[in-house]
Order: sequence, then C-alpha cells, then structure tokens
Amino acid sequence: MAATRRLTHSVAVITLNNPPVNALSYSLRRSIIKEFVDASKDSSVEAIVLCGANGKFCAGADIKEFGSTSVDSVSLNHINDTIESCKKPVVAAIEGVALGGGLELALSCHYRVANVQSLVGLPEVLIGMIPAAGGTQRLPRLIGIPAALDMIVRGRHVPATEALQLGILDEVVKTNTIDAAVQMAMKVLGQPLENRRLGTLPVQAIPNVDTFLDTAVKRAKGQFRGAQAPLACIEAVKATLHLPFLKGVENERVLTASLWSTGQPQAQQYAFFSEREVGKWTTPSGGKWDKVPPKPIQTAAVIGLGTMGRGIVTSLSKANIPVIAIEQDAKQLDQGRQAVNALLDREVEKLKLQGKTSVPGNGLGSVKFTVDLGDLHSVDLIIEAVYENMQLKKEIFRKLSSIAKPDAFLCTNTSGLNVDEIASVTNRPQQVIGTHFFSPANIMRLLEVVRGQKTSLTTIATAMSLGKTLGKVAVLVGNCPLFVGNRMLGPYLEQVNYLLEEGSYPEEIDQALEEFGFAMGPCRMMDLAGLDVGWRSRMEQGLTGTNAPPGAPVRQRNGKRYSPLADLLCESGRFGQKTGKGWYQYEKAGGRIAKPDPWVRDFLDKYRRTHQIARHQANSQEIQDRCMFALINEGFRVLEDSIASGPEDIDVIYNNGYGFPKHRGGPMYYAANVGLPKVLSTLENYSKANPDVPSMKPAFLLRKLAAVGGPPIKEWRTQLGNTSSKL
Ligand SMILES: CCC[C@H](O)CC(=O)SCCNC(=O)CCNC(=O)[C@H](O)C(C)(C)COP(=O)([O-])OP(=O)([O-])OC[C@H]1O[C@@H](n2cnc3c(N)ncnc32)[C@H](O)[C@@H]1OP(=O)([O-])[O-]
Repeated sequence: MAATRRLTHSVAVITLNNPPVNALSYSLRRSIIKEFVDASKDSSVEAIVLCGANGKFCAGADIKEFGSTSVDSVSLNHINDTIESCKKPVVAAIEGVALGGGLELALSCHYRVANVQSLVGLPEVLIGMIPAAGGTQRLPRLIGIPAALDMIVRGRHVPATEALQLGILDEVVKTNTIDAAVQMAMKVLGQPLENRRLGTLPVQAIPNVDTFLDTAVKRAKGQFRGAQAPLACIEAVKATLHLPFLKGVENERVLTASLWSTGQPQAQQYAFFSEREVGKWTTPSGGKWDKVPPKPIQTAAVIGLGTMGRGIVTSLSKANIPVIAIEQDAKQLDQGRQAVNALLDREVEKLKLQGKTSVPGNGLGSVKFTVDLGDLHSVDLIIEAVYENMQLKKEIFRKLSSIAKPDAFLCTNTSGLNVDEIASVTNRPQQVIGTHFFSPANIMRLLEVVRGQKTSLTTIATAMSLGKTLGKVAVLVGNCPLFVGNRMLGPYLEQVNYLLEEGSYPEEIDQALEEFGFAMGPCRMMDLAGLDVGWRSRMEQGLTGTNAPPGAPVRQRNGKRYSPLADLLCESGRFGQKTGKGWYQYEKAGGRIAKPDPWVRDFLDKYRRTHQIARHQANSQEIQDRCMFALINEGFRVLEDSIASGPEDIDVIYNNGYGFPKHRGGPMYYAANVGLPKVLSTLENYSKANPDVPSMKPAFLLRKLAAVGGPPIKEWRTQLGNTSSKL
C-alpha cells in the first residue's frame, strides 16, 4: 500500500499501488505526498508522471475509511494543491479507471493521457457524497458548467474517447499509456504551466446560468426523489460562479459535512459494499464462492422470445456470448428476431459512442434464430424464458434432457415457480437452476439466482459468474414460491389494497411511496406489470372466479382478510397500461401517461358504501409505515427460512430490481435505521387490531432482534445463525 518512484530519462514516474483499485487510503496518500515532494525537489527530475499499478489509475478515496477520525492529516486536497502548484510539469497516465478522488488527482495534474479502454468520472453522488477534493471546482473550469454538472450529478463513468472530446483528456492512446505520458511530459518541458492549473482559471460564463441551474435542481428533485447528494453537487458546482477556487473547495467540505449528517452517504455506502458482498455467496450446506470454480460458458441459448427472452438474448450478446434464440413457430420467431435486432442496434449505437466499433462483430456475440430445439445439442447453457406455466416449462425441460449435451446447464427464467419441480423432470437436476431476470432484462441489473435442492455448487458458481459476465448483480436465493423480491411484494401490495378499500385513492398511495423515494408507486407499478397477471394467479389458486369457494364472504378467504378490488377491476376489463385503464387512465391502450381516473374514485366510493366501510383517509406516514413494515416483516421471514442468506442480499435485490431508493440503503437497512423496536410495536398494534391479516403478525426474527435492542445490521447474520434449525 505505497507509492513507488522510478526515473525514466529525466521523468519521475510515481506509481500508486494499493490493490485492488489503488484507493487513496491514508497510507497511500502519505506515500504519494512523500514521493511527490521528493521528486519535485530532486534536481535530476524535470517532470513527473503519476500512474497506477495493475492497469488501474485510481478508484478514488478509500470508502472503507470514511467516518474514521484519524484519516485526514494528509488530505487529498493538500496533495492536489501540491501537484497543481508544482513548477515541473505533471502528467497523469490513466489506465483502467480514474474515478472520484482518482479523477480529482488527475485534474490537479497539468496534463492527462489515457488508455482508450479507460473510464473517468466523479461518481461520488452514487455513494451519497459530492466530489470533495476540488472536483466540483476544477471540472467546470475545464469543461464548462453544463458538461461538468451532467457528469457530477449523474456520476457517469465516461469512456476515454468521450472524455477526450469533452476536453478532460489531452491524449488517448491504444497501448503503452505510461510511455505516452512520459513522452508528453518531455514534450511540454519548458512550456508555461499557468493555464494548465485548473484551480487558477475562471469558469466559462454561460447565458441564463441561473435558469439553467434552477432547471437542474428541479430535474434532480424529480429524478432522485429525496436523495440529497445530487442537490449538493449542483450547489457545489454553482459556487464556481461566485466563489474563488479555495472558497469553493471549502464549500465542498461544508456540503459534505451536512450530507453526512443526513445518514444518506452511510446508507449508500452500505448499498455499495452489499452489492460486492452478495458475489461472495454461501449456501446453507456450507458451499462457498471461493471454493468452487465456475464452468466457462462459451455458447448459450434462450427459449422463448417474449419480452423477457428478447432482453436475455440481448444481454448475452452484449457480453459477447454467441446465442441461439428459439421460438415455437416462424411467425413468433420473426417477431422475436425483429425485436432483438432493434435492441442490438441500440447497443451498437452505444458502443459507437464509446469508440468500440473496431472490435470484430462490434463486440457483440452472434445471434442465430431458429425454431428447432435440436439446434441446442452443443450449447453450454440454456435459459428457458417461456411464459409462467408449469406444464409448459416441464415439457420443455423434459425435451432438453434428451437434446442438450450431458454437461449443459439448464436455467429457468421463472419469477416464482418451483425450481425443484421443474428440475425433477430432467435427467440432471443438479445442473438445473433458476435465473430470474428482471424486465427489461437487457437493462435491469438484478438477477436472482435460485438454487434448487439438488442444484450442484458448480451450477451455482456458473450461474453467479454468468451474472457477473452479463454486468448484473447476481444474488443467490433459495427456492420458495416467488423467491425473495416478489414474495416480499405480496404483503406490501396487500396493504395497498387494504388502504384503497379503507379510503385512500391510488394517486395518494403512489405519492406517499414516491415521496419515500420509490421509483414508482405501487398502483402505477401494478398497472405497468398488468393487473391480469395477479388475477389469473388468484383464479388458479381458487381465490376468485369460478373456482372460488361457493358462498365465501366477499372480503374473506380461509378466515383471512381478502380484498377483491383488483379482481373487480379486471372483471371490468381494466388490466392496467396495456388496456389503457387500470388504477389510472392512460392516453391509449399501451400508453404511459397515468392520469387519476374519476371512474376509479367512483368505483372505490361505491365499494365502500356497498360494504359499509367507514372512510379512513390515511396520511403519507401511515401509508409508508404500513406498506414498508409489511415488506420488511416478510423480509425477516425470508431470512428465517434461509431463502436469503443475509439482510444485505434482500437490500441488494430491492435496490436493483424494485426501484427502492438507494439513499435509504434497502428495506432491511431502513428497518435497522428506523429502529427494530419501533417496527415491531407498529406491527404488533396493527396485528392486534387486524388479527385476520396474518402477514402483519411480527416475524419471529424481528421479535428476537428487537428483544436485544435492534443491533446494527452487520450483526444480524450472527443472530440469524442461532435462529432456526433450518439454517
Ligand atoms: C476527500 C475525498 C473526496 C473524494 O471525492 C471522495 C471519493 O473519491 S469517494 C470514491 C469515489 N469512487 C467511487 O465511487 C468508485 C467506486 N468503485 C467502483 O465504481 C468500482 O469498484 C470500480 C469501477 C472501480 C471497479 O469495478 P469492478 O472491477 O467491478 O470491481 P468491484 O466493484 O468489485 O471492486 C473491486 C474491489 O475494490 C473495492 N473498491 C472499489 N472501489 C473502492 C473504493 N473507492 N474504496 C475502497 N474499496 C473500493 C470493492 O469493494 C471490491 O472489494 P472486494 O473486497 O474485492 O469486494
């Protein structure tokens, strides 16, 4: 964990060395400043190059050290100011990444040379912070306020070719980046450095800057819902207009302190590390990620080219894996082909923007379209993505048993069906696994990997590794109806239905949960997913329709409270967006603009009158508490059943698949933050008043953790170990 220095010609090359990403830990910073000061004093040194070991420049401050007290006696700001004011030219040689403090370090250098494959950016906003080592002050001075604001507020990782166009980089090279930086250093010897010191430059004026910034604030409030960091980023950049550089940097410090006091950076950093932790999977039987190597996947196939299948094919092709795409007849194959090609065209456009079109085949894996299952005889991994019907899935898996080569892995993209039942019809249940993608599968980052009872550790390792190759966050979960995410959604949506019955309107519920930070309120979400999906499943379960128990009370099933509201909506043809009507009305069938519908208000009012329900209009807090605590309570049950191995897994699932606001860390982190005793007492009160709603009866694990005072979330796993013999 040190910086090393060597001399090439008369150029001192200082290498940051702190694997795996050269994060700027306290000891690395101490070492950088020592080497830098020595080099600048050394009369044999005419110029200095800064680079990173192992093909990575630097991923910024060491996030693990945040919040610790002894870390800022050598601040990054001090290093940056020392570099910028150096009388000898300093060149950054960027390979891999220059992110956050890493780019701030590079911006304090007088020149920047980068490898074409590298990425630069100020992604602090994604971990709840702002760039606070001069990044919000130097970047706008270099590339102007609009471009800098776009990068900083979105935390974008910008490809080198784009960074060159923006003016962040001075040169982009394909190979030998450090040599090119040394050449650059030699070339600029003797040239004046004044206009290379970004901290001394004025920021370029833009017309109507106040309106521009006001619009940016409005947009950020709408887009990031309650997250404070994007607003602080805008505030920090705005300071370039009226504060001198050093005051602007001081302002960064003040804004950082105020952000820290909101608790949001801590939540987002927990989310960041949780995403990395879920890759280190374990199984209840003692299987572990670092003990079992995955099998390489050179070819894959996808069966079914509906919405999910198309996205999965695109995802595989994007990862440069050749895919065979299968449909049952020529017509559906043709529709699938057109849809996949359109998605792939968009990917090519994106690659062009990143300057990566020179890669053979554009860097995309080939896609072969066919109706013949026999074509799958030699592929390594097959993903079934037909619609949710157990009989159909079993029929396909039966056929695959005889067609696929013996060591091929068979995956099912079910969102909740029993993976063991599907595996049971094959000749290789140990090679069967659930791969639950989220829609649109080429974009959404989450992948629930569902292990069956007989799934082998190699199959798990292979599916988890495939997830990583596809750029997804793969989370290993156990097999139970609906797995983790959708299972927890059940009690959450149940409360939404009860709130609607009791007197809230869809738009009020959505507003409360969107204010909480969800990307989409539950009523809009149900409309988007299609209300008929749940309706059909309830009919199959005999809860509604012709299979419902004769004479059953309308609002009760099996002695439990039941809301028929969504069934009634479906019976009148309101399936959501696809029919132009659901909990909202839309401009047309398939339209996306949701408008509150007087018909729905009328329908709900009449329903209450018919069932003599006195209107109770819940306020935002009640809506949020009831829905969130229902979700969290089921999360505890998921942990008790060892369907998820820790609270982090649940949080990663919700943050990446269900639009949960990352600045709250995830539902389980939120519960820990609210305080488990409070969650417990709210659920207990509700449960006492509503004994016919068993989903709100506090989970055993919640009781247990609340009884020991609600320990910090990182201690839950230990408690979990003692909870259930099933674990
Ligand atoms: C005053 C200061 C102001 C300044 O503005 C603040 C900052 O710079 S804030 C920082 C702004 N910078 C950022 O926000 C960048 C955050 N980092 C990233 O975006 C990705 O990690 C990166 C793209 C770099 C590599 O992606 P990849 O190739 O998929 O690999 P991976 O993601 O799996 O990571 C590999 C390992 O490295 C670990 N680790 C990574 N970064 C850091 C860090 N900064 N620190 C510590 N550790 C870090 C990570 O936990 C993992 O550890 P493990 O034990 O192996 O699980």
